[in-house]
Amino acid sequence: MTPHKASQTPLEFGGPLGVTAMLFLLPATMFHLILAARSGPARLLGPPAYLPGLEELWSPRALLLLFIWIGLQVALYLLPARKVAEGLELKDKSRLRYPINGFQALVLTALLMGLGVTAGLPLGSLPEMLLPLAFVTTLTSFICSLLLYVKALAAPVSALAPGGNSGNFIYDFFLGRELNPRLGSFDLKYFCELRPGLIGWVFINLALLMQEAELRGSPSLAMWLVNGFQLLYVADALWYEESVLTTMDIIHDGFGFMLAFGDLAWLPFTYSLQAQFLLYHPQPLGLPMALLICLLKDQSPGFAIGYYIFRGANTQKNTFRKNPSDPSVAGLETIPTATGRQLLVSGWWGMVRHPNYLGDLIMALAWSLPCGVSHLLPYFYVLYFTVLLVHREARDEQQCLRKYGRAWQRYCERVPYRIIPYLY
Ligand SMILES: NC(=O)C1=CN([C@@H]2O[C@H](COP(=O)(O)OP(=O)(O)OC[C@H]3O[C@@H](n4cnc5c(N)ncnc54)[C@H](OP(=O)(O)O)[C@@H]3O)[C@@H](O)[C@H]2O)C=CC1
Ligand SMILES: CC(C)=CCC[C@@H](C)[C@H]1CC=C2C3=C(CC[C@@]21C)[C@@]1(C)CC[C@H](O)C(C)(C)[C@@H]1CC3
Repeated sequence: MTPHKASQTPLEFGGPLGVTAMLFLLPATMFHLILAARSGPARLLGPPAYLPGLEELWSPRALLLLFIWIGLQVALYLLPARKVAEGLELKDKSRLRYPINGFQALVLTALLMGLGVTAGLPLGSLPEMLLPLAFVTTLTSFICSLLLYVKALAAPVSALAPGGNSGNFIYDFFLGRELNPRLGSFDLKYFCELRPGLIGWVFINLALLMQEAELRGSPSLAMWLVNGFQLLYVADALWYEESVLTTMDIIHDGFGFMLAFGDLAWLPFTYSLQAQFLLYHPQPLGLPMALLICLLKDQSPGFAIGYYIFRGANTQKNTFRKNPSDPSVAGLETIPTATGRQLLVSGWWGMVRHPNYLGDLIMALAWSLPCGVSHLLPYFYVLYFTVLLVHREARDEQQCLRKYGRAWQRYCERVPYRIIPYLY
C-alpha cells in the first residue's frame, strides 16, 4: 500500500481541530438529547439529568437487534430493483450503477413489521431500548469508519474524495477518504444514506406512537402529526431516490465518520426527537391548530407549503439536469456556463439560490410545532438544521464558484438571496 499524495483541497469544518471536537460533540449531543427528552424538565441547554452507566448503555440484545435490522435492509437492497440508475461521471470517466428500490424496501419493511407485530413482536417496547441502541450504533459507526479508512488506503487516486485525503488521520477519518466505497457492486455510502437510518427513523417514531397508545389508551394528535409528516418526508426521499445521486454527499463527500455516524446513528436517534419528547411530555393539540400546522395560513409555516416548495424545487432542478428540453422546464430562463451546463435563473431557482433548503426548513418547523412552545428541546432539529443548511449552502457555493466561475457570479447577481427571500 503506497500512501497517496495529500490533496490540496482547502480544509473544511475547522480542519483537524474542528473535526476532533465534532467527533466527540456529535455523539455527546445525541445522547444528551435522548436523555433530555425522557427527563422531567426536558432542558435542551444545561447538564443532563443524570449520566447513564455502562450497564445502561451496553446491551448485547441491542447489538443483535441492530445487526438484524442492518441485515434486513441489506437483503432488501439486494432484491431486484425496478430500475438501475447511473450516477454522475467520475474522475476516471466511468459511471457507477445504483439500484432504485428504496421505496420498495420501505413498503416491504412495513409489511414485515406489520406481520411481526400481529405475531407478537413487541415494537412498542423499542423506546426502552433507545439508549443502548444509540450506543451500539455509535460504536458500530466508529468501527465502520475505521474500516473504511483502512480500505481507502488501497484505493486508486481516482477513487478518492476531493476532500478527505489531506494526509491528517483524524481529518480524513472524519470526512472520509474514498468517494464511493463498494464491496463488489454493493455501494456502502448510498446504502447507508437512504436505508438503515432513514427507514429506522420511521419505525422508531412508530414504536414511540405505539408506546404512547399503550400508556394513554390512544396516540395523541400531536404524535400522529409528527409521525405523518416525517413518514411523508422519508417516503418522498425513497420515492425520488434517484435524485440523491446528485447530492453533495454522493458526488463530493467521502464516506467517513461524518456520514457513517450521521446516517446510521444521528439521523434515526435525533431526528425522532419530537416523537421521543411527546411520549414523555404529552402536549394538548386541537384540530384547528393541527390544521393550521398542516396547511398554509397567512405567513404561518404550514407543512404543506414547505413540502410544496421542497418538492417543486428539487423536481425542477432534477428534471432540468436530466433533460433541459423537458416541457415542464424548457421555458425557464437560464445562464450558460463554460462547462456546457446551464443554470436556472427563473422558476424556483430564480426566487432564491437554495429554494429546496427553504422548503426543508419550513417542514422542520412544521413538524416541531405539534410539540407546543413550552420547551425548546423539540426545536433542536430546527436550530441544528438551520446551521447545517447555512454551512452546506456555503460549501455548495464554493464548489459552484470553482465549477462555473463567472457564470456563477452572474447567477448570484441575478438571484441575490441564498435561502430566505429578502432576508438571507
Ligand atoms: N434532512 C436533512 O438532514 C438534510 C436534507 N437535505 C436536503 O437534501 C436536498 C439536496 O441538497 P444538496 O445536495 O445540499 O443540494 P442541492 O440539491 O440544492 O444541489 C446543489 C447543486 O444544484 C446545482 N444547482 C445550483 N443552483 C442551480 C441552478 N440555479 N440551476 C441548476 N442547477 C443548480 C449545482 O450542481 P450542478 O450544477 O453540478 O448540478 C449545485 O451544486 C435538499 O432538498 C436539502 O434540503 C440536505 C442535507 C440534510
Ligand atoms: C454534521 C452532521 C450531523 C452530519 C450528518 C448529516 C447527515 C445526517 C445528513 C447529511 C445529508 C443528509 C441527507 C438526508 C438525511 C440527512 C443526511 C444524511 C436526506 C436523505 C433526507 C431526505 C431528503 O429527501 C434527501 C434524500 C434529499 C436527503 C439527502 C441528504
